[in-house]
Formats: sequence, structure tokens, C-alpha cells
Amino acid sequence: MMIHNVAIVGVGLIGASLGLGLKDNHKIEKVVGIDQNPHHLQQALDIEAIDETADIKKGVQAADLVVVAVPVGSIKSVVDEVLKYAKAGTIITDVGSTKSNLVQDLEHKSATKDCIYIGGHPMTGSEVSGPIAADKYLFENAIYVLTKTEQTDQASLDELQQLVEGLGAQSLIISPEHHDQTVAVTSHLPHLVAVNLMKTASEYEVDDELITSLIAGGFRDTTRIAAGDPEMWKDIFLNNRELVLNAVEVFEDKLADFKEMINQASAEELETDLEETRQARRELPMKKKGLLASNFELILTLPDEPNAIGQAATLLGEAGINIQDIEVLKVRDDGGTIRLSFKQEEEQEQAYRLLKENNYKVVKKQ
Ligand SMILES: NC(=O)C1=CN([C@@H]2O[C@H](COP(=O)(O)OP(=O)(O)OC[C@H]3O[C@@H](n4cnc5c(N)ncnc54)[C@H](O)[C@@H]3O)[C@@H](O)[C@H]2O)C=CC1
Ligand SMILES: O=C(O)C(=O)Cc1ccc(O)cc1
Repeated sequence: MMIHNVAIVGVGLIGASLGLGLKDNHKIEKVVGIDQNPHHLQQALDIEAIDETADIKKGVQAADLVVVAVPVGSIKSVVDEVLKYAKAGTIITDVGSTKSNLVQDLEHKSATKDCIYIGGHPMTGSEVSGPIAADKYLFENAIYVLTKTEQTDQASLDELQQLVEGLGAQSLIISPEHHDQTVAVTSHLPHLVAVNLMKTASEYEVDDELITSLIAGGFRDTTRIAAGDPEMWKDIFLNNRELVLNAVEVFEDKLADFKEMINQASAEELETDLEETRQARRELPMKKKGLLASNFELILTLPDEPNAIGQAATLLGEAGINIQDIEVLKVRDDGGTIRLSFKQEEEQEQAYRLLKENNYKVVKKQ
């Protein structure tokens, strides 16, 4: 079935971003928003992430595709509701951060109503929730997981794959189990570590008010995600319980080994361990929004002046050089460091020369 009408249940960060991204898809005629929070519906309308709002019955009846973008713990009950009203052949997908639990239940249930459920998970987002944080380009260059099982209808999977690639994402089709195993380590464990790092600092802060003043970039970088939505993360931990607990055990072993090296004052061992880890970190493909390599990069240091980024970007833009991605690496009182990515090596070279000629502090990233 061709997808022309989309209903999004849950027009928060991910749902509203999807709505905005779908605006550029000429095959989509209408995006309807459904949400239990009327303020979110109004905001989604205001930013034109959705064309109209509806209740679940009306919204779903006309849809060829229903995207469920609510917290993981509410996805099953929302899909149950969707299945009451969806017409035969409707594709139902979700964006939840865990998959096995959902796919096991919803694939079969949907099939009994002649609907097709395919699990989804865009590997991109932020620690800020709600449609207010929605971003049209959120999915660009991000990995978007779609799950495949023995029951998956290939034509519907193809259709959905085309749709997510139309958002600029790169689809990755894997089993729900493989997905959950991987994200337990790459997403859920880091969140747990960030939360507990934050809690450790808060505990010290009780007796030492300097704690919050002596925070450097490293602490900010490693705890940013601890500001994520508690309801969402509670659901993620509980839905991927076993695999998260396994990952925590492996992490605890690493901590115990590390503690032991410090305790024994094993300088050489510590240095070797740190060197090996540094190497492994450096070998991570420099990724943007997920697992994609971004190939040709410049590191640019800018002064703390109004429109400093704008001026540099304009200089490149006027020379016809397209910046594929910008990332703020460091913010200091006197300025900051940003990473610019380019698709082509020639663009990187051209940008490098132009910035140098204009007295910018710029280095090529190896
Ligand atoms: N925040 C992130 O970075 C990412 C989140 N996800 C997943 O996406 C899903 C949505 O997350 P966000 O967009 O960040 O959350 P959000 O809190 O921004 O949006 C969720 C929306 O769902 C609505 N909602 C909740 N329960 C509902 C129900 N029963 N019926 C109708 N509407 C309901 C809320 O009012 C809200 O507007 C979650 O399953 C999360 O695990 C996936 C990738 C990244
Ligand atoms: O903010 C970030 O860096 C994230 O990693 C956001 C995120 C949160 C949950 C997911 O399932 C996927 C991505």
C-alpha cells in the first residue's frame, strides 16, 4: 500500500520532528496528530508539524501509516487502541527505544486485525522533550532501525524503509533481539552511568559548594543525557531489564579492575590500559547522530563574538562550500571550538584554505 495519510500518536520531540520531516515528502497528503496533552497538540499545529489534530478513532481510520511516538511503557496500550480503528493493510510502527518486548506482542496482534506492525527506532534525539524541541532535520544522517522477523511483510518494510530514508536517515534492518542487545551497551548503559555520575557529584556537593564551580567540559559531556525525561528512561530500563543488567555487570567488572589498578598503584598497567582505551576511542568512526561516519572535517576555534559562527558559515556559503554538519565541541568564556564536516575532500581542502586566508584558527581533523 502506498503511504499518503499518516497519523502520529504522541507529538513530542520525536513525533513532531517526524511530522516536520514528512513535510518534504510529496507523497504524503496529510499528517494528523493525536496526543493526550492538548498543549502539545497546539504546539505541534503551531510549528506545522501536523496538519490537523484528531481523536484516536478519527485520526487512525483514515491513516495508511500510524506512527506511535509515546513512552515505551505506553506503546502496547496505544497500539491496542489503534487496532480497534485502523483499516486493513494499515502499517503501524513505533519509535520506542526498546524493541523485543513490543515486537513479540504487537506483530501478532496486528496481523490478527490485518494490519502490519514493524518496530522502529531512530538513533537520534536529545535530552529535551516535547514538540518545543522538535527539529525538522533530526533524522538527517541518523541511523533509523527497523526490525525484521520471520513474520515481517517485505513490501511494508520496503515502504517504511523508503519513508525513513526520505527523512535523510540511513535505515538499518535488524532483529529486535539484536537491537536490544546493542542499545543496552551503546545507549542504556551510558544513560545509567551519566545518571550515577551526576548523583555522585550531587552527593559531594552537600559538603562542598565548589563542586558545581569546578565542573569542566568532561563532566558536562558525560552527564548531558542525565537530563533526559525520567518517564521515558524508567520505561527503557524496565523494558530492557535483563540486557541492561548484563551490561552493568560487565561495566562493574571494568570498574573493579580499574579500582584495583589504582589501589595497587600499578602505574604501568594503568597507563597501558588508558592507552589501549584511548586508541579504541580514536578508532571509533567519527560519528554523527548515530553510527554514520562523517569523513572530512575541520576543527575551528572561534572568538566569543556575536555571530562568530554565522560569519564563518557565510564565508564558506558564499564560496559555494556546503557544510554537512556542525558540532559544538567546546564552549569557553572566550569562545569555542566547533567541528565542521564536509561530504567531499575537495570541500574540506577549499574550506581549510579559505578560513586560513581569513585568519581563522583552523586545523584539519585526521
Ligand atoms: N528522546 C529521545 O531522544 C528519543 C526517544 N525515543 C523514543 O521515542 C518515544 C517518544 O519520546 P519523546 O518524543 O522523546 O517523548 P516526548 O515526551 O517528547 O513525547 C511523547 C508524547 O507522547 C504523548 N503521550 C504519552 N502517552 C500518551 C498516550 N497514552 N496517548 C497519547 N499520547 C501520549 C505525550 O503527551 C507527549 O506529547 C519514546 O518511546 C522514546 O523511548 C527514541 C529515540 C530518541
Ligand atoms: O541525546 C542523545 O545524545 C541521545 O542519545 C538521545 C537518544 C535517547 C534515546 C534513544 O533511544 C536514542 C537517542
